[in-house]
Amino acid sequence: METDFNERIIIKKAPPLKGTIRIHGAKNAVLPIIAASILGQEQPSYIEEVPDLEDVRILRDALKYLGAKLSYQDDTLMIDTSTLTKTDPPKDLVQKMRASFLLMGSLLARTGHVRIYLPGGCAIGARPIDQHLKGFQALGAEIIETKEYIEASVVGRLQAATIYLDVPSVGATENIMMAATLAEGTTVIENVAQEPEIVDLANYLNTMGAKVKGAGTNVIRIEGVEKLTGARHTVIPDRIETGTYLTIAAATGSELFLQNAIGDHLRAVIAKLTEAGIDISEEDDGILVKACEPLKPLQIKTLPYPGFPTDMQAQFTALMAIAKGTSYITETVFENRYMHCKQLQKMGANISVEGRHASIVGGRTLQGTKVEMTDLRAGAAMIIAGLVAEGITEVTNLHHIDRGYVDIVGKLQQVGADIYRVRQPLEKAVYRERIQEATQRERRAILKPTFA
Ligand SMILES: CC(=O)N[C@H]1[C@@H](OP(=O)(O)OP(=O)(O)OC[C@H]2O[C@@H](n3ccc(=O)[nH]c3=O)[C@H](O)[C@@H]2O)O[C@H](CO)[C@@H](O)[C@@H]1O
Ligand SMILES: C=C(OP(=O)(O)O)C(=O)O
Repeated sequence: METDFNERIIIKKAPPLKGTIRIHGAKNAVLPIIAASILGQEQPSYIEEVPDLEDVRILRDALKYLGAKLSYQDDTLMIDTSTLTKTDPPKDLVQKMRASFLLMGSLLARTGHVRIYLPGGCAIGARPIDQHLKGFQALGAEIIETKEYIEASVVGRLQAATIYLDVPSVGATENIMMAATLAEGTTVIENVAQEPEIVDLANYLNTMGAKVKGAGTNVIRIEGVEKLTGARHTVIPDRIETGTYLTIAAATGSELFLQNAIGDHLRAVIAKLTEAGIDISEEDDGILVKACEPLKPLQIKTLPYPGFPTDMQAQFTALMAIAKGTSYITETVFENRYMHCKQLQKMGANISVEGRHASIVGGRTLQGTKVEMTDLRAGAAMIIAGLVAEGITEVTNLHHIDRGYVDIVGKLQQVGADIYRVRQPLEKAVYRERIQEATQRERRAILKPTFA
């Protein structure tokens, strides 16, 4: 179901939340995996734990257009790419999201040709694609670049090369890794990204018959093979969804169990929350977070993995707005990732941004008002702020949050939050009435926590 642009999320200050939230499969792992399925010439792939997200639907539609057969049931996506007929993903789909560009490596390697429009997505920075193109050229592709699209072709197979990435780009690492699986010879990619999503992609590729070694370190070696086939794979849990709920628990003084969450993928985030005074324990099947201490201020610098993830910066900005004392954030990955600060300021947060640096004088009481989601993680920050603000917060531009969180409103309702998704803007008095009614109804429905 597509986002309705008239929809709003209405949030009332949350009581301490309690219960279990199930973490879905990772958006940033499943998108490259769906793109990689194109490499399988025979047998369908069965991808398990596929989240029902807008970005996933867009990529599924792109694959359908290219001639693949897909079906989706109970979080398992079947993709049969043996029937592929086209190599030019449609402009409107590609321009809706960044990860669509990951179709380039797999289409080029599988068919010897691709024509792809420049990708869209969140406006968090210029997001060049020079490292992707450098990699494809090194593998022997002829590249034509226009203002609108890129066309790449190769006669016969791609040829292995040694490629040094100037920045450890997640997307470039994935795109080049996919292309190199079918190249002739052994490709070495140096200074690669080391995110868990890279390891998940390498595991899927290896199950398809590829020979990828070193994923998770800063050098990846790929011995090219002649053919890959579809495979079964389970996507890793979403570490950013997990981090977001950890932050929500910290902000609202809550006790939550995040089922499926993997602490090892979140070392930097857990370290910072612990430093802020939050109690986090890692269990076999998830993470238990208990927040009761007053929050301490933090210093955060976003970095490529295993550093603090840029995708958690906005949520922590909201958290630091209520921690007593002054916090400092340096955003080193994307040059335009402070758009949420203006929205938080509207709610009374004391934040100053200068270039890559933000300082947050915390301890203010936030006030609910009308704010918008300016990008995906900014959307999560608005929800966090709304859950701690006095009064009612109304959030618009929900298409951003639908890209990356499965039913965030429903999951929060289940643990006791007063949060609703409504279609039309409502008069203030009507909001109050409806929220009051819904609060009583929802309170009766709060799930019993599954831990003592
Ligand atoms: C779908 C997906 O997985 N998205 C994630 C991925 O995005 P994405 O793969 O787009 O991010 P990159 O790792 O490529 O970008 C990191 C930095 O490298 C720069 N760069 C990148 C490519 C290039 O050719 N040249 C270049 O200069 C970018 O402008 C940015 O400053 O990693 C980001 C960084 O962790 C996350 O925020 C995104 O959630
Ligand atoms: C920036 C993000 O995603 P994308 O790269 O898909 O825009 C994100 O997940 O926070």
